[in-house]
Amino acid sequence: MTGDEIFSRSDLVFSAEEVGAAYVRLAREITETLGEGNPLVLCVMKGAVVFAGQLLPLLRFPLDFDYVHATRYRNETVGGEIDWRVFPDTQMAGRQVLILDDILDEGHTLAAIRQRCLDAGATAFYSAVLLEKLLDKPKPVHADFIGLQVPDRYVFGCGMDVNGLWRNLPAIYALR
Ligand SMILES: O=P(O)(O)OC[C@H]1O[C@H](OP(=O)(O)OP(=O)(O)O)[C@H](O)[C@@H]1O
Ligand code: HPA
Repeated sequence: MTGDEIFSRSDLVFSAEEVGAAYVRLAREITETLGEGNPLVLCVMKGAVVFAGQLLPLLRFPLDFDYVHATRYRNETVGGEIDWRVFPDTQMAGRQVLILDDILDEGHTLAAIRQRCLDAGATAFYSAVLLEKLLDKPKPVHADFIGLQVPDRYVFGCGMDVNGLWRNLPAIYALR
């Protein structure tokens, strides 16, 4: 299927305005919890690039920024083993770490990143996700800050891809 065919067979789940309001609320909640802590903020590439780019300018407190590159879905719609591409060499010992990810789906990616950050000496681990997918099975990890909740459908836009495409859409769509 071409990108246009995929798009024409999808449903709008959250408009750009609804996503924008979620960024503002998340920034307020994160500031209340971490605003005094000089945290290390890590973007999970590639999917969280849009989320991080929109959220960071709304955080008006000092922070360090770096990124993790881990992928488990590659360009598929079903996850597999985690492929670690980059893990930051920024000092984590004694730091509060905040992970930014686009979606918490089955939770394996976030759980593995959490463990690696704690192993690297982070004193506290927080996570913010733009989306949490509602599944009828338990997850190995929870997110501290959640933008929006989506049903159990494959979603894309706002950084999330479908077959490698459409990360650039400003709203969130789901495959029909
Ligand atoms: O909760 P899980 O089931 O582990 O899935 C969530 C992860 O999957 C996606 O990454 P993906 O592997 O698609 O890589 P990408 O960010 O490069 O698209 C997403 O960005 C999360 O990191
Ligand atoms: O529903 C999804 N969409 C895009 N990327 C994802 N990674 C995990 N779940 C998803």
